[in-house]
Amino acid sequence: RRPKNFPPGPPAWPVLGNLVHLTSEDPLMNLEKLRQSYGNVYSLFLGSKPAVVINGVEAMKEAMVTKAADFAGSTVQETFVTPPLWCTIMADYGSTWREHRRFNLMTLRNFGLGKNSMEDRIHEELQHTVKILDQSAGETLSPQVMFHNVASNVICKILFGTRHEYDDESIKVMIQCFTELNKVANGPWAMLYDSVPLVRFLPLPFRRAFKLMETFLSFAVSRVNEHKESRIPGEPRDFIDCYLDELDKKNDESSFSEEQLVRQLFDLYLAGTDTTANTLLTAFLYLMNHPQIQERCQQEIDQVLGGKDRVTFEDRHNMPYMQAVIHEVQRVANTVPLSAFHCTTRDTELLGYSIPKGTMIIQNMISVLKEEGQWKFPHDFNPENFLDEQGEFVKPEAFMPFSAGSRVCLGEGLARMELFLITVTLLRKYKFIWPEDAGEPDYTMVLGGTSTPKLYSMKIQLRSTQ
Ligand code: HEM
Repeated sequence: RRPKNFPPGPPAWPVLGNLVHLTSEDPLMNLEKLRQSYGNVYSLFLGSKPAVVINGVEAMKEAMVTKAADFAGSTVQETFVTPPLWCTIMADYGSTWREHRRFNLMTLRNFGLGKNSMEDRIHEELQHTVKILDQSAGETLSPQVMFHNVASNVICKILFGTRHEYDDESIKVMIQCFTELNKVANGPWAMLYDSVPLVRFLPLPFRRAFKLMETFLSFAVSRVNEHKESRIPGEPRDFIDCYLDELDKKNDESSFSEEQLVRQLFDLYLAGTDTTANTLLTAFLYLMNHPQIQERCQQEIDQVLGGKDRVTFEDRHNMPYMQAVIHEVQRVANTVPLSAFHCTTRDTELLGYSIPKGTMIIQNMISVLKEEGQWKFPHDFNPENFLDEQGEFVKPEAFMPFSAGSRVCLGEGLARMELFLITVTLLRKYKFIWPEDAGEPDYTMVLGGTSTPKLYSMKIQLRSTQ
């Protein structure tokens, strides 16, 4: 039964509620059909749990920005609570989340300054990528593993102070672990586990998520133990050292602990790898199939960088077209399609509807990223969506792939820097060609916590200007 003045929605089935709407072949299409029937704020039942789905920029801004504190709670997804840990992405809106969010942001920011800056780290990693691409010049390559390695190494350097060769088996296992976990999250089995407690003891595929988490846990714990042996207090080399320094200062009220450290490592690694990698994969899928857009990027890059050794993040201010292309890629990629599930922290209202405390909140990101009336070309891949009449870069308010408000993506700054430096460096040096025998490109995404382009190959050619 829907409470009084609760957002409307479809009738719910016994036991399963409206789970079928979210676990079908095309859940995003289902959510869109429900939006057309019930409006921008509607409700579903996941099992017996009520959830409110938010669509469109108006409702999203009211919930995530204007009433941020009311909507910033988290429905700890129980699939991920059960052994061994749960993490900040799902952490509730309280002092532990607040203290750790502040610490994580400050630590990421500190690594962005000074000699060993974030920009240097990304460029260091790019040297390895370029080596792989140089070896493949004139040939065809499958970029999935490569882009995951790039993103994983950037975040590994920050967290653990190490990078891994692209054929390193231990890191392949880790990347596989995160890619799979991201598919399990928001997937049918995780939802069934969360919504229907009766099934939890059955040997169903959600058990795989526990195994994957244990794999990461033992990896992270052994990194923390190595750091405890080799660190010099007060001279942090990476995130783990910074956290251990913080633990040394710990007082009774502090929420910092070794268990929390492992949770933070999980969060940052999970959230920082698959998202960036899949956005890069989407970028090159579109660029290969829109060669005129790829060429226009390359003209701008050549003109702005001239004989300069390497691109800097500051250069983006002189590259409106490149900026527009990267933002357009993020818009169509819809990389985190349902954001992270939130819940209301108190009884509140949204667009006139009453929403009680503890209600699950689902942000339907595509409803904003492709909202009619917000974009010049909502349903096409067209960088003009981010350019004004003078060809200057503009960012419409409906561009919110990182969500918005107090829980906005913590890695947005890092992700934006990675996307820009990696795309520009690679486009400057190579031409990326859709292989002749590859058939028509398939732009449909494989859904999960992150959405992924289907596997594809790319032909690499050194550009004649290089
Ligand atoms: C293109 C890349 C990325 C996209 C599209 C993306 C998107 C998102 C989204 C939609 C959320 C949920 C916000 C909410 O709860 O409403 C999120 C949360 C988060 N992201 Fe990202 N992200 C990206 C890259 C990264 C990177 C590189 C990091 C690592 C530093 C990161 C770390 C996090 C963390 C820790 C959270 C949880 C924040 C919190 O609950 O306080 N993300 N991200």
